[in-house]
Amino acid sequence: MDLQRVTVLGAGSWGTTFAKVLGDAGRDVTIWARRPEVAAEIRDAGTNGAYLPGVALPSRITATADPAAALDGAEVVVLAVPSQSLRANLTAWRGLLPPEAILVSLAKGVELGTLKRMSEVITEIAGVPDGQVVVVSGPNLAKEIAQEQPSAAVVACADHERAVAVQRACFTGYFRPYTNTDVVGCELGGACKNVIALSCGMAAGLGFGTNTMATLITRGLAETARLGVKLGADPLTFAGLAGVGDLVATCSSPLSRNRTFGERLGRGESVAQAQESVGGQVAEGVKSCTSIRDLASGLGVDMPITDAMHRVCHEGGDPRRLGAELLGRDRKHEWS
Ligand SMILES: NC(=O)c1ccc[n+]([C@@H]2O[C@H](COP(=O)([O-])OP(=O)(O)OC[C@H]3O[C@@H](n4cnc5c(N)ncnc54)[C@H](O)[C@@H]3O)[C@@H](O)[C@H]2O)c1
Ligand SMILES: O=P(O)(O)OC[C@H](O)CO
Repeated sequence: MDLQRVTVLGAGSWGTTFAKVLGDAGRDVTIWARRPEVAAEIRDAGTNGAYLPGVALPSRITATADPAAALDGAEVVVLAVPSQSLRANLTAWRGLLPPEAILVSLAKGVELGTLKRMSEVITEIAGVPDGQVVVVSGPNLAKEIAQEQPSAAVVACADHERAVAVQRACFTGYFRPYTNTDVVGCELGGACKNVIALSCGMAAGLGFGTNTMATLITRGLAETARLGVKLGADPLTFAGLAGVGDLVATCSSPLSRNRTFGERLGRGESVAQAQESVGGQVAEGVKSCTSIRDLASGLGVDMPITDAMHRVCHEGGDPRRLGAELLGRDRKHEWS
């Protein structure tokens, strides 16, 4: 399967960066941008200054604000909009999707209300089988990849051949994709790490150091894996790029919007003030802490860090009390 014509729906940080990766891998890419002026800038100047200042996009990339024009003839459709708007966006685009196109999800979140993973939303709205949906996840901070700093990712699909085809389509000298068939594990790893990154940022904002950070990362991974295994994920996925890889990158990097958001809360800012720190961009963990908490509690899975993030982001919880609350829980075995 040689995939040449790719459409990327969403011209934010990661959509534009992944389009660059695809262009550098020799694909013909059309980006759909919500704002016509962003589409015009990408098309005419080869830049997207609002999201990726100073980055030159490959000449194989074009852009439009018209979804029908963007989707015409696409063999691969990459969905690069925020998790909580994916359903509404995809519903609007449903009739325009080429029936055979592989649908690739870049979004890292769990839908509020339905508690569905992004690939579940896509199969439901687009009416396609599981094997037509691919998830790309991993330690992929957009700005670093746009600068062509080396990194790797996972391309997960129930249909191994389609995963291989997408892997080939986005394989460049600076971006190394691996295949996997564990879609559940890859998606949960990506969604949950945003919530754990909020907690690491919060700890940094409170002035805590490396031991606290490592504790949150490790116990965050433990609660993510507990949820994943309950939902049928392969435990090994959490030791891979879409698990610990993405978790460490997001929890450690000042480029992460989720970590930055948490740090501002830790310094005593309100949720509204912290939102300003990420501008118009999305810190997915702020909403996903609620949907993941609801998903876990429905399954009887204990996720104390996620619970705590929900309390701070949505119930007026005080970050300064979190350490005592988390450490003061009942004593237990490390793996129970
Ligand atoms: N930025 C990264 O480093 C990175 C890396 C890996 C994965 N992701 C994930 O990819 C997804 C997209 O992230 P991003 O960084 O491109 O986000 P972003 O906020 O930079 O851009 C989102 C894009 O979606 C568009 N959009 C369309 N409908 C929208 C709506 N109703 N509300 C808001 N925006 C709408 C926006 O115009 C914008 O072009 C997220 O789930 C994120 O977690 C991001
Ligand atoms: O900026 P964040 O916090 O959305 O994180 C970006 C990516 O998901 C890291 O892989």
